[in-house]
Amino acid sequence: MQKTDDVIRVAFLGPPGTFSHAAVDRAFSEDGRTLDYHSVASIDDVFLDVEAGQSDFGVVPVENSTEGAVNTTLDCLIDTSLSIVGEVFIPIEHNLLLQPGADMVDVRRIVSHKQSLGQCRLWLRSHYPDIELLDVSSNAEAARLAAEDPSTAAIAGLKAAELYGLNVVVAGIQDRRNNTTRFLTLARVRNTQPSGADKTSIIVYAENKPGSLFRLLEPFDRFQVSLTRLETRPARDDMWSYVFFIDFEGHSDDAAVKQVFSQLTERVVKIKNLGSYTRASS
Ligand SMILES: O=C(O)C(=O)C[C@]1(C(=O)O)C=C[C@@H](O)C=C1
Repeated sequence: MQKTDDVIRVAFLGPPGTFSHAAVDRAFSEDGRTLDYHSVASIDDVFLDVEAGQSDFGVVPVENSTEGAVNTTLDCLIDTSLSIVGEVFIPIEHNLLLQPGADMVDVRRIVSHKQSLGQCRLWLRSHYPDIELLDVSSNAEAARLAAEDPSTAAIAGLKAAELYGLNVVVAGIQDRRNNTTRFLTLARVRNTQPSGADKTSIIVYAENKPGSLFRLLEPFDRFQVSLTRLETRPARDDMWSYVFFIDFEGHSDDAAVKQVFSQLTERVVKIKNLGSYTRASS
């Protein structure tokens, strides 16, 4: 597609038909510019593609209401130079999919993204306790594989069933009815304009000593800034040290948020500001 100002290129975990693909549509539904979809093979590749300037934006899953954090995304956020410029919530409904004419009694394996297998764990254990489960790069990739092999069933969304010509054998097999994934939009340029209903994401590197988590959370209480999420990941360069992913309400230009930042700077080893963006409703 020709590159003009009215066309934006957006990278996402492909192939077409993933929930990430649906998240791109939702994230840019009011943008007005034409989307040039750029499907890539992994979440790491979404980051690389935008960092290299191949795409203007990237959309990645970051947390799921059933399975929790998407660790690959958190690890990429530690290293990236990109900023978070938006978020969207997508309801995730999983289906068991099979080639038309194929029979479930002949199925030898069920394939999907490991997040999706996790979101259907109880259903799989009660319906197919002995079947081979194989995790692949995305659930649209799982649908593509099932379309090539009658002994493979896929777990994926309706869009993937439609795109790869599969039948829905069982619908709605996720363990929790309100299964929802939160996706982030990434860009090379930071959002600077507060919308009035914003969220900010930071990564904090704290010292591994008594009271350090208390000390880093105390300013949020003092300046009445509401946390929406706190997640921990191992710091890769120091065994048994941790980094904290903190999301909170407000924009980094807000007075209360500035006060939190100035307190935190004195209390922690390092803060990485990932960006402020308009809060989405779940
Ligand atoms: O495989 C997909 O459809 C994806 O977009 C990946 C992904 C994820 O990594 O969380 C996205 C949403 C669902 O939670 C399951 C899988």
